Amino acid sequence: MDTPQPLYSAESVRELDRQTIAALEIPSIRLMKRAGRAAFKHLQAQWPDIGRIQVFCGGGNNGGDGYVVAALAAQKKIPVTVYACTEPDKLKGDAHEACEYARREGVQVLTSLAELDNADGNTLIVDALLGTGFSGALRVDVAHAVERIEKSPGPVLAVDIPSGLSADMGTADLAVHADMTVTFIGRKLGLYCGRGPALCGEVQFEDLGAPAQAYCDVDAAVHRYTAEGIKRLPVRAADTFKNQFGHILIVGGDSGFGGAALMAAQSSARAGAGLISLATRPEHLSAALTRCPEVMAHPVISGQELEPLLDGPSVIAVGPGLGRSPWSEQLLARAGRAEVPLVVDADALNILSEGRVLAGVKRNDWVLTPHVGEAARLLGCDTDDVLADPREAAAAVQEKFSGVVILKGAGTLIAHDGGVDLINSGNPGMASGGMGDLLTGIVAALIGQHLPLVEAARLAVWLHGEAGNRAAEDGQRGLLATDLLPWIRRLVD
Ligand SMILES: NC(=O)C1=CN([C@@H]2O[C@H](COP(=O)(O)OP(=O)(O)OC[C@H]3O[C@@H](n4cnc5c(N)ncnc54)[C@H](O)[C@@H]3O)[C@@H](O)[C@H]2O)[C@H](O)CC1
Ligand SMILES: [K+]
Repeated sequence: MDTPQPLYSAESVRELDRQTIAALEIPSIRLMKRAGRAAFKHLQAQWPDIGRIQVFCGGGNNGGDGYVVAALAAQKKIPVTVYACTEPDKLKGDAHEACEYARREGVQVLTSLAELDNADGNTLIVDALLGTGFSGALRVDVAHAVERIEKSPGPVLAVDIPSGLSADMGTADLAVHADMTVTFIGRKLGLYCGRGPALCGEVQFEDLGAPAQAYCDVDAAVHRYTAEGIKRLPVRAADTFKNQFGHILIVGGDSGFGGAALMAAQSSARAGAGLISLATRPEHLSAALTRCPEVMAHPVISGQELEPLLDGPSVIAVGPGLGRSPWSEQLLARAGRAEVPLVVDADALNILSEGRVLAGVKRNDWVLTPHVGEAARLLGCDTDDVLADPREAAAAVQEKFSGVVILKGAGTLIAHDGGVDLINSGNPGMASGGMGDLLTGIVAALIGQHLPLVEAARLAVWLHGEAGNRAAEDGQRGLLATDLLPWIRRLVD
C-alpha cells in the first residue's frame, strides 16, 4: 500500500531546501543544476522530438532553473531561446550564475517579448518565471509573459510550479496552464488543491537528493492519499448476514427534495450497506418504493415520529434534501442526539451553522461533509475566505465541531484529529445536483461496514470521485448523479 504523500507550504519547501544544502554540503548552485537537469530529463522523455524550446525566465531562482534547462538544451543542439523577464545584469546569486552558464553554452537571451519569435505547435515552452517566491498579484511585465505563454499552441512544461499559481493555496488569477509540472524537493500543497490540478497537468516530483532526515524535521501541511494508499473494505467471509454490514438510516427529503434523500439511500445500498432505512416526508414514499424497493421507507411528519426509528440503525445520515423548515430542524435535533455515528450534510450543516439546533455540540463520532459555501456558513466567514485557505478552513471546522470534516472540492480535504488529508478526485462533470447526496450515503455505508471514520471518509471520497470519472467516460456534460450508482457497486469491493 502506498504511503501518503506529504504536501508542503512554500515556506516549508524553502526550509527543506536549506536543510538539503546543509546536509549535502553542496553549494546552492549545485542544487539548482540538479533541478535544471531533472526538468530537462522529463522534457526529453515527454517531448523527444521537439523542434525548439523557448524558456521564459523570471528574476529569481525559478528563473535560474530555467537558465540551466536552456544550457542543457543547447548542449544537446536543440534550438533554444531564453526570454529574460528580468534583465540578466539585474540577476543575483545562483540565478546570475545560471544565466552566465547558459550564455557560455551559446544560448540567446532576449529581454524583449517583441524580439521573441512566435511559437508554433512544435515549440516547447518552459515556464521558469515564478516559483515558490511568487506572492500577491502578478507584476505587469510577468503578466505579459504569462499571456504570451498562454497564446502558445505548443506544449508547456512548468518548472516547480505553474507561474501565477499560489504554492500554498492553489489560488490563481492569470496563470500558466502547463502540460507537465516538474516540482522539486517537496510537493507543494497548491499543486493539488484549488486551481492547481487544472493548471499543473501531469506532476513529476524530483527530490534532488534531499536527505530523509530533512523530511522528518519539516512538517507537512497535508498528506495526500492516492488510490493505492487508501485502505479498502475487507473481503467478505462466506458465513455472513446482512446485519453485519450496517443498518443505515437516511433522514431527509423535505417537500420537493425527496430525490436527494433517496439517492443517498441508493448510494448506501450500492456501497454495500446491509440494511437501509429512509425517514422522509410521506409524499415521497411511493417513489422510494418504486425506485428502490430495497430501502425501508418510513413517513415522518414530526421529530416525534422519527424517535422510534433512531434505535435500530448503526449509522444515521441526516441532511440530504432536509430543507430548512421547522420539520427539518426537529429531525436534526432528534437525529443529532442519537448514540450512533452520524454523517451530517447539506441543509443539516446549514441548520447547524445557525446555532439554534445542537448548539455547541461537538462529537468525535460524526462526519461533516460541507462544500465551500457550507463551510463558510459553519465558520461564519465568506466563501472567499475558505477558498483563500481551504486547508485552514477544514481544520477550523474540525476544531469547532470535532469528528471528521470532508471539505469537498477538486482537491477534497479531510480534517481529523491526526491532521489534514487531501484526495484528488472526480471531474467537473460532477458539479451537478445529487453528487453530494451520493457521497453522504457512501460515507454512512462504509462506517456501517466497520471502517473507522477517517478511513471511511478517505475511501468514500476516492470511491465517489472514481465512480464519477468512470461514469464521465461517456462525457462530462449531462452526467447525472444516478449514473454513478453502478460504478459505486463495481468499485467498492
Ligand atoms: N527547494 C526547492 O524547491 C528548490 C527550488 N529552487 C527553485 O527556486 C525557486 C524559488 O526561488 P525564489 O528566488 O525564492 O523565488 P522565485 O524564483 O519563485 O520568485 C522570485 C522572483 O519572482 C518575483 N516575484 C515575486 N512575486 C511576484 C509577483 N507577484 N509578480 C511578479 N514577480 C514576482 C520576485 O521579484 C523575484 O524576482 C523554486 O520555485 C525553484 O524553482 C532551486 O533552484 C532548486 C531547489
Ligand atoms: K514556474
